[in-house]
Order: sequence, then structure tokens, then C-alpha cells
Amino acid sequence: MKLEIDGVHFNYQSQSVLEDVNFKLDHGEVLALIGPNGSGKSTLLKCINRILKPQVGSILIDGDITTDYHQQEMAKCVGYVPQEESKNFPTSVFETVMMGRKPYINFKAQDEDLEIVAAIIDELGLEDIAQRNINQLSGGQQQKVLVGRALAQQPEVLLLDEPTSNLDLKHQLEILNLIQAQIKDNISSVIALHDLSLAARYSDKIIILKDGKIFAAGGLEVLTPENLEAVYEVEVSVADVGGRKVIIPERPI
Ligand SMILES: Nc1ncnc2c1ncn2[C@@H]1O[C@H](COP(=O)(O)OP(=O)(O)OP(=O)(O)O)[C@@H](O)[C@H]1O
Repeated sequence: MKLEIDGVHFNYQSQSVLEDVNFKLDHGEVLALIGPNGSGKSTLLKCINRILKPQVGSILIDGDITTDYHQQEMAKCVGYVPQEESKNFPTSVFETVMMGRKPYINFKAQDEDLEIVAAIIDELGLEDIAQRNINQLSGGQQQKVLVGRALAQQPEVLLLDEPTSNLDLKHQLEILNLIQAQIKDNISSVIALHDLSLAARYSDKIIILKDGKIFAAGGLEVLTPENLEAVYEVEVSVADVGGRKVIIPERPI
């Protein structure tokens, strides 16, 4: 079992944000974390990445509790793409993706590091802007660069917080296809997503969070109108389009 979340509770001061969150994710699996604004998705990703420390419960990777990991070990193991970065240093696209190699570099980058970064830049279609300052890129381009940085870490667990929120339709599919291709058999991924149809299309497992608690968990079968209406307070239709689940919001309840 690659990633295990065991009885996690988290609160900001007196506000309880996560309550008794439990799940397991195997090698090669993608878990979509869905739920309304404020339901605790980003907080859970930050707890997994040790940015936040749960007051109760543990997070285990391959059976080892992550609080025992050294910082560098953690950086090799867990890649994280935040919803947004508050302030970007004026580095180039290439340098930013190279930052993902930092946990592997002792003194200076080796040929292998350069090859890995070049391959990711190529796969993400960022060659033409590789030398551009990331602060001068569009939101969607920046989001791609941050995904590239996380992939350069070659993590075992890849956490993505709304990785497609700034992307147009083509780039949404491009980035999720790329992530799916990278997952292969040795990476487990947790992706917070607002787009429920994309969640249905790209995940093996789904967790619906409501007020910091798991409201429903399982495979695509949890995406029922009843569950979604109870959580989002919107009437929804769930359609089958060419064998894919598509979630259509109808009207507020
Ligand atoms: N730094 C903070 N200090 C205090 N409360 C916070 C902080 N960050 C988040 N919260 C609160 O924790 C709760 C969960 O927030 P979180 O960002 O995890 O939700 P989310 O499901 O990711 O939301 P969204 O879909 O809007 O991104 C919210 O009530 C939020 O106001």
C-alpha cells in the first residue's frame, strides 16, 4: 500500500477542518478529492505533504510514518503542486523545473538531472518558453511549469491542488493525460478537482469531502445525483456520454 491516511484530524485554532479522514491508495492509483469550497481538500493535501501537521492521526507511505522522514527524503517521495504560489521568484521556466531535482543534487546538476528536466519540458510543450521568466507567463503556463517541477522530483506520491483551474479545455486534457501517463505503476496521486466530469474521467477512486469529513468514498459509483446534491446543494444530472460519466449541474436546491 503506497499511501495510507489513518484517522487524520486537523484544526486551525478552534476551527475543526478535517475529522477522522481515512483512506488507502495503492501504487498506480489516482484519487480525486472533490467537495465544495472550504470542505478541506487543500488542507488534506497540505497534511499529506507535511506543510501542516495533523493534531491526530498519521500519514504513511509504504508503511512508514512520514513524520519520521528527513526533509530531503520527503522531497524525493512527495511532489506537490499548490493551487497557486503566492510569489514566484524571477526564475526561468527551465530553472523552476530544475528546482524539482534539488533533493537529488549534492553540489551541481548532473547530466541525468538535465536530461530529466529537458524531457519534462518537452512533454509539457514548454520548449519555446524555457528561458522565459515565470512571472511573465500566463496563469495556465505557470500552472504547467509547477506541474513540471513536481514531476522532476520523480515522486512516489504526487499531490495536485486544482492543477487545471487556470487551463483552457485543450490544456486541461493535455495536463491530465500527461499526469495519467506519468502515474504508471509506481506513483500514487491525489488530485483535488472541482470539475466532476474530469474527476470521473481521470481517477480510479473518489473521495467526496463535506465539512472536513468523508461523505462518500469508492469508485465512480459514488458520483450519484443523491450524493452530489447532498454535498453541493445543487440539483445534478449524471449522464453517460460514450461510456464516460458526465456531471451536469442543473439548478441550486
Ligand atoms: N491558514 C488558514 N487559517 C485558518 N483557516 C483556514 C486557513 N486555510 C484554510 N482555512 C479554512 O479551512 C477550511 C478548509 O479550507 P480548504 O482550503 O482546505 O478547503 P478547500 O476544500 O480546499 O476549498 P476550495 O475548494 O475553496 O479550494 C475553510 O473553512 C478555510 O476557511
